[in-house]
Amino acid sequence: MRYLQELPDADIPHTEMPPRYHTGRLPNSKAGDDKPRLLLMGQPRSGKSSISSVVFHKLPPSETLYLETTTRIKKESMHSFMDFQVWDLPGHVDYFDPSFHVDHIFEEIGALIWVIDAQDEYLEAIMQLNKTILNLQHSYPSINVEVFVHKVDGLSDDYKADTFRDIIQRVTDELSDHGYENAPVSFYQTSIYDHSIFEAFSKVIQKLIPQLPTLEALLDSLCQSCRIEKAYLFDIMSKIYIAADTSPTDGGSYEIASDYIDVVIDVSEIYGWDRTLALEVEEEEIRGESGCNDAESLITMERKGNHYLYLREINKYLALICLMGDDSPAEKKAVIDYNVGVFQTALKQVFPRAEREPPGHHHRYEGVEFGHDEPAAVGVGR
Ligand SMILES: Nc1nc2c(ncn2[C@@H]2O[C@H](COP(=O)(O)OP(=O)(O)OP(=O)(O)O)[C@@H](O)[C@H]2O)c(=O)[nH]1
Repeated sequence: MRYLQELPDADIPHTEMPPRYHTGRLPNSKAGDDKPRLLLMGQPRSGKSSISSVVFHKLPPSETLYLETTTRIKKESMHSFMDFQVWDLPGHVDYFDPSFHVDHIFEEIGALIWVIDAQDEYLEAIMQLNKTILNLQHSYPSINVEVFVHKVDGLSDDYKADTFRDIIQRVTDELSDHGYENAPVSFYQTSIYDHSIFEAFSKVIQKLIPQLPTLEALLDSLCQSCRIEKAYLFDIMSKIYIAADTSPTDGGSYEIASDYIDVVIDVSEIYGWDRTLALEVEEEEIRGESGCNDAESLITMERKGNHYLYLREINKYLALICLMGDDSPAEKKAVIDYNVGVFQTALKQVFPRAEREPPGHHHRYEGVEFGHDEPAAVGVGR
């Protein structure tokens, strides 16, 4: 952790460190099944099933018009950089009815996503949301409540901003009237017709990744050493980004990066190869040695508008996308390649796939050093 903490002897830990990487086990998780659970709740027709179909099944948004009303809890398991479950709860059930086993639903969850239809009358939805928060606050205080002010695509900019403000105000006022100040509630404006739903989901998931600060620090260092404007670490299949560097964004960069992921997915559908075969080989190897196998890597440099884009597949699930400004032209690619390699090595130490590890096998994070712009520092000539 040398460059992160500047401890003189942090390179080689004196004692064996317990594993610090994410096991998926959350503070309120009792089963310890390594699968953080996200609940989708809200009024009937607010858009819950549409959100999970678009984000996790790549359903074209216009086809959600034909989705049927959910009548039972729909559970989806996602297998990706970390395994998690998404539960879509029918909107018409009162979950705090005494006949209902609330523990069964709430005891394992990491985040509750409450969907409010911004195109509809929302007072009832806010009342239900607040009732739920107040009911949960005693038994499960560590649940993050994430409010998606949804379907904002149909609203004018002014009306959208007013509605958003009004909903935040009403929720927080009502909670503080009940003596609950500073409730852990966050708000997002979302729509399935643009990138906003993916961006909001990314932020929800990031809160469940304990190593996020380390990932951000690594990305910050990478950006600094290669003069990258913005770097994202993407989960390729879901287009969720699990971390980004901490520099302020101009809003459009997520969109550019995620469009680029679409291109990669399309191209790999045509030219890609079956990863399941590779998986078996990889698991064999993991039994014998450490770490995940290197992924097939794709490196590319392309001019798009004002930016150069750089993409590299980091492992089977994750890709790094960097947006570069004008002062980091394509000739610097060798330095960037080198540093991204360093980043990849560091990531393996911080974020191995925990469930693939043989028991008792601990990774140690031993510190990494990025190369700098001067060719001498990284041993590459011009
Ligand atoms: N304009 C717009 N419509 C949306 C959006 N998201 C969902 N919808 C529409 O909202 C309607 C209801 O969506 P569902 O996903 O079935 O709603 P639900 O919350 O799962 O409903 P229940 O299953 O009854 O609880 C569908 O016709 C969707 O096409 C959005 O972002 N914008």
